[in-house]
Amino acid sequence: MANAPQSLATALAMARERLGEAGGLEGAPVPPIIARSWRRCADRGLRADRPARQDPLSRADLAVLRERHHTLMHLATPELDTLHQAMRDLGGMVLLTNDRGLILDARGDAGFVRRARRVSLQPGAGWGEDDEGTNAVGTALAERALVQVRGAEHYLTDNAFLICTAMPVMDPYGALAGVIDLSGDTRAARSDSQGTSARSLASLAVAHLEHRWAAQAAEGHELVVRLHAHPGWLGTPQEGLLAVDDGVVRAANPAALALLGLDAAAIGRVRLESVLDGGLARGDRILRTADSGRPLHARITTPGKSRPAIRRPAHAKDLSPPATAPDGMLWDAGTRPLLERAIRALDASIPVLLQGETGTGKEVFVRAAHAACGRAQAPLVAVNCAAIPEGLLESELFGYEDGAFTGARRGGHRGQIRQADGGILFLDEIGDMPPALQARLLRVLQDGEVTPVGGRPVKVDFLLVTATHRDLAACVAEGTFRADLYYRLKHLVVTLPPLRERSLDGIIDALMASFGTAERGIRLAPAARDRLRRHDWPGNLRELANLLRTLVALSPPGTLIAPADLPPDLAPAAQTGAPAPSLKAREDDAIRQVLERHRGNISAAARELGVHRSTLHRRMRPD
Ligand SMILES: Nc1ncnc2c1ncn2[C@@H]1O[C@H](COP(=O)(O)OP(=O)(O)OP(=O)(O)O)[C@@H](O)[C@H]1O
Repeated sequence: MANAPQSLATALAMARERLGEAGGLEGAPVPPIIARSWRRCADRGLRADRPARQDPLSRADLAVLRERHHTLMHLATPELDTLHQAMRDLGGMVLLTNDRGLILDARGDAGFVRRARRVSLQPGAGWGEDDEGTNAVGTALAERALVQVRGAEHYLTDNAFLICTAMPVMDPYGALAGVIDLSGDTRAARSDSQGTSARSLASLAVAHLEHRWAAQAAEGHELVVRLHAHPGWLGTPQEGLLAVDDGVVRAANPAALALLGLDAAAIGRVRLESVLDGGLARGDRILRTADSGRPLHARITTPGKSRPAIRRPAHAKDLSPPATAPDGMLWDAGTRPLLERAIRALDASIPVLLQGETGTGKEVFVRAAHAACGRAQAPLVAVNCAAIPEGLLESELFGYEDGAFTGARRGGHRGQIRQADGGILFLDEIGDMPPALQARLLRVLQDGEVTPVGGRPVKVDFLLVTATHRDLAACVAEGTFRADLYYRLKHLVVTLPPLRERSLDGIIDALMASFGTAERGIRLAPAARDRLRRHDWPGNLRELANLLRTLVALSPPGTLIAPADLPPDLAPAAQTGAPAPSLKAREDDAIRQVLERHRGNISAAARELGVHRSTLHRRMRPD
């Protein structure tokens, strides 16, 4: 006798066959969101019997992809860690994908992870609807909503053993960033309540992540506005959070947009006072939504002014992504093969020595190589040898026992070498390591054990990656660096080229794109590009990335960045005939265009430009 799930599966399969017929899905047990997805798949000509198997990205490509989505991956770590544990207990797994459904990370119950691989539910595989038909990831992206897809609701028959729940993640600028998905086996999902829990878990996790992202984005803005219908929820991840400059909403979590009835396109355009009545003075107060007068509790702070400067100790150059890490192209034809070689070396436990001028991306390189190598799940511990005084560096690296010296921390300190056990120890600026410590490090490498100050030797197993901007061979010749240590470090030497030796155009375009220029219609005038080309970039990628990031952040939507916008200390402007138009002239031009588009409607034009009506009136008066 067919049991209930089988008969449901049969009913679903029959319903899907009727897709092509008029009113084909009427009366079928198919939720509307699934029915819409089936139609999209059928319209694309996707066949249900197509194998779900696909070729995932190579390890190097996956590393590039992960680098590109660095911010998302970094911010999602707490949620992935928590959901990982939950899903392991439930016999399933948690996935993080990018905005196209490419899986960046997948973890959970080992048995299920293996079964999932058979249908390529694994890092580097694409689970958009185009790739895999109706599935939680792809359908959540298409519908921009929480989606659960159970068993035979999957379009491809191969995937019918899955039950998956996915929730899209929005970044604080209103763009779709990716998806968190919880997947399991229908046979293991014991009751309906498991599906309900998965929905709650996924939406809660995403709310936390989006809130954290918005809070990070809000740093340094003039005002941070926290909103909720109930005062007790202010300060929790469920609150709405907006960053405001010059009265315009610059960043917001989806919870804030929902409370104010705004859509994502409002970010960067809408003035908060046009949607929320009651003023934006600091403090706690009740404000009302402009459309319905609904009361909202608000907490308004001015972090941009009052926030104390956050100082990190000089040596705490942590390898978590610099908030500045660009999300775009990281590897081109010049550097990509270097990365691939380094990954292969790490997988073969061969030490890597990175050389390159400051800002060429040595640290970013190490992070990417670690993420793609077999030790990705093991720690990557970074120590900057130039930033720590000699006395401290010794105990920092090698650790010490309780009471080893006056002022030693209670309970001792394991030391970074032991922290890296099983993983990678990244010693940056190794050329600056004092001779006495070079000797101790050499001993650790020879003996495979480390002796903490005042303690006994402990076995360690780590892989050493080093970097320096110095010419180590020359340091050896001068006698400032030990030759025997040098030969232990230089198994694979990777030299990252300075920017002036790389082809700039592709790098500029990729960096600009990673800063969101396409979405905001910001372009670089050919003359400005020309000046960038002629600069010789002593600060390398760091200097270029910082410059472009600042330019893009300061440009209103639709800007054509001109040579006059570039810092005066860059290469001088080419001698062309006509002088570049001034910033004001270009702004006037932009204002004129927007006004024309809105047929002179000042309110509409002011909204699009993100300025107050009075500003626009003022700008329209003759000088
Ligand atoms: N592959 C890359 N693609 C795009 N931007 C990059 C890349 N590598 C580095 N950058 C940019 O340059 C900045 C500096 O990179 P990183 O800190 O890795 O350089 P470094 O060589 O370690 O510098 P230093 O020797 O001064 O410590 C990064 O924060 C990032 O903005």
